[in-house]
Amino acid sequence: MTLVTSTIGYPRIGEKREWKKALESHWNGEISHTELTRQMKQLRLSFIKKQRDAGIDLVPVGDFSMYDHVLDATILFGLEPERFQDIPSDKKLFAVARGTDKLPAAEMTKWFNTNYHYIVPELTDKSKPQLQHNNLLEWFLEAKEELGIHTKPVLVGPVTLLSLSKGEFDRQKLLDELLAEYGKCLKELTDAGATYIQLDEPVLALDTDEQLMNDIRKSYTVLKEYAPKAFLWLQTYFGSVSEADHLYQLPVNVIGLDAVDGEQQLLKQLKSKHFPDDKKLALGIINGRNVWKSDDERVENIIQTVLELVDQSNVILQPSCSLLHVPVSVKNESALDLSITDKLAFADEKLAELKRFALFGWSESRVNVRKKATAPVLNVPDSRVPYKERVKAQQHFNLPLFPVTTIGSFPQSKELRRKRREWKRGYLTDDGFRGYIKEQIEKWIRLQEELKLDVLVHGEFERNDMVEYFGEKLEGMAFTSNGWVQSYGSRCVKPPLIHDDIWWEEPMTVEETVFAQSLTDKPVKGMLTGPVTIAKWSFVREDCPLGYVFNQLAHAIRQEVLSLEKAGVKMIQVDEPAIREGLPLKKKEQLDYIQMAVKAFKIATSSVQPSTQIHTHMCYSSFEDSMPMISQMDADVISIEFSRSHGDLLTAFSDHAYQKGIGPGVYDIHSPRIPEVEEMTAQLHKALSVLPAELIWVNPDCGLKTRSGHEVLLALENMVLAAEQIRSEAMVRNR
Ligand code: MET
Ligand SMILES: [Zn+2]
Repeated sequence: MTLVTSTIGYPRIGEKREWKKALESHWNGEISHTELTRQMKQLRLSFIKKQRDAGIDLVPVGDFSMYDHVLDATILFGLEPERFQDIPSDKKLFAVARGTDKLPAAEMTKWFNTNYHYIVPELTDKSKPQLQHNNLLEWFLEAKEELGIHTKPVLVGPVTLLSLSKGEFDRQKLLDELLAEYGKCLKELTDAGATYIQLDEPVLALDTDEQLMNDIRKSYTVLKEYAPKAFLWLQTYFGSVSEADHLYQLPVNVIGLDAVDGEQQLLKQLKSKHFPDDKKLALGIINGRNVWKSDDERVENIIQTVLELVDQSNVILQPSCSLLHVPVSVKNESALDLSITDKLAFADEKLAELKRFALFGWSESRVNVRKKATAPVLNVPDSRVPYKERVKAQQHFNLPLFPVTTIGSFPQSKELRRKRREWKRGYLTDDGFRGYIKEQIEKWIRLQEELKLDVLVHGEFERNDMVEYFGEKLEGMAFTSNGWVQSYGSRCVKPPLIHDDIWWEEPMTVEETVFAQSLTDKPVKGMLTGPVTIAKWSFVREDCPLGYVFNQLAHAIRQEVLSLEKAGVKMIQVDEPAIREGLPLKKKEQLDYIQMAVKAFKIATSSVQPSTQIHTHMCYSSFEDSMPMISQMDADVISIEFSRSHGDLLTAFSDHAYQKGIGPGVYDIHSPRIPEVEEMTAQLHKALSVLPAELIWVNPDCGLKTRSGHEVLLALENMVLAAEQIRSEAMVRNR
């Protein structure tokens, strides 16, 4: 017996990142738009064919994009920001996504809790949806004509599109207008022979309120009227739907639900309320966002349970979400240890798994259930003596009011990157590379002293990336050669794999830090990446709870913290830039996460003496809602992105009366512009309006590795001037 199989989306970057290369050579002017279009079409068709060859019954079109599928939908309905409306249609997509010499690009942001970034639609009261050239129709016909494959058109759903938009607009009015245009689009598709049409509504995995459910109800009722022949497929992912049974009454033919993230909730719902006999259930059974083979036992159990509740002819098997979030194929990982590749399933391997599960006969081929991890149960301190006592014990630093420091990294010059490449390829010896790094450290320690910074850093020159560096040194983590995943536009990232128990083997940062400290009397901060950030920016194992992974990493970082302390390093910064982005989408799941994350940070940092100062750093998110978590982490000092994020953080400081050292970033490091002294004193005045002077540190928003040496020196010079000015103002006040 066989179940029908489907995919929600497939990676667009290609096995060898052909997609990225095509785009970038077009942007560089090496290939024309016509040539780009030709190459894109080839890729698009090859992905459809590959999926069909793998035995997938319902293969999507519309998941492929030249940039971002949310932007595609925005443009399909003529909703790009007004400033782009006169740009010719063949240039529009990239103009909105990347900006032009005159027009700033549209904003982008993370797609739910993934690391994929979409272009944020900007709507106003003047926005008027109007169906443009129907690409979706073109792709549907193209697949039929060129490959003889009847595909399933896929589009971001109307409610999700509006919910992800920013700007002031009349939501109900716009929804009504948008539905009419969606209706036209769907009708053109069914007129051309399309049957299933998938509309993605991942907003349903967030905390949903009545308004949102009403919008969903209205949308799908109306869409069915506009396009009566369409087999509507309402697709959700990234978690359970709080009231799945509300969807049962909609006039849709398929409901696609995530059976990985939110598995328990889904099974409970299916047991408590009969799934309608006139609909199909697309069961997202294989994890579309992680890289491991499925646990056969788990998948089989779910399928079995579901088949007891839903008629077999109504069950479709698919991944839990688009495969966009995983690399393409394990086939290209010959450098990895077999014991690791054995456990991996990227997009192509997931297609094969899907087919295998759909064919029933199962159990013979059961994949060995991997060994389960045990969380270390070592009894280690996870809290320190009270902050007040630590402050006393830390007087030895003799810091001035408003101490000035940086976040850790200094510019990574072309020469540095070249040396690192040569070293990795074996053209430069270990000693040669180490010697070069030491020269850089020495140079920048001198520069920091000349600039009169109060707390120095070694500069992180030895690190290419703040997670990779530690991942390479810790046991239990591995790196792929081709495991690329799209992050935004043509930019791809290659997250490490946490494939086994994590162990600290030997000091990872002591040599560089101690060397830097030996060159100066000022304190040098040791720099580590925190456990939560390492986990969040990697693919984590699935055969144990996330909390175990956090704990194992925390123990490893703890050992590094202790080695630094033992070697005489008295200030240690444990960066957690990703801590906020790991927060679950649903409120009720957030508390658990916060507890886990805080605990991991505390395990990593609480074993030191009261006289050792623990710093942390956060960026990349807005932290208005995170003050309680930040205080629980109990770091002596936090540096936090502030200059880009607006007044709200101020309210958060004052509401929570933050009572430990804090350095709200005084300038944005993403821009090459040199900040004026006045801008930075203004930032400091803002901070002073809600925080006592004794707590405030002066630092940039984030690390400086992407800036040029020249920019950094000028910016820091001004930053020190700003601090001096604020200090003298404080002295006048105290007189
Ligand atoms: N210490 C790191 C740096 O300065 C922190 C970066 S946060 C993304 O680069
Ligand atoms: Zn940062």
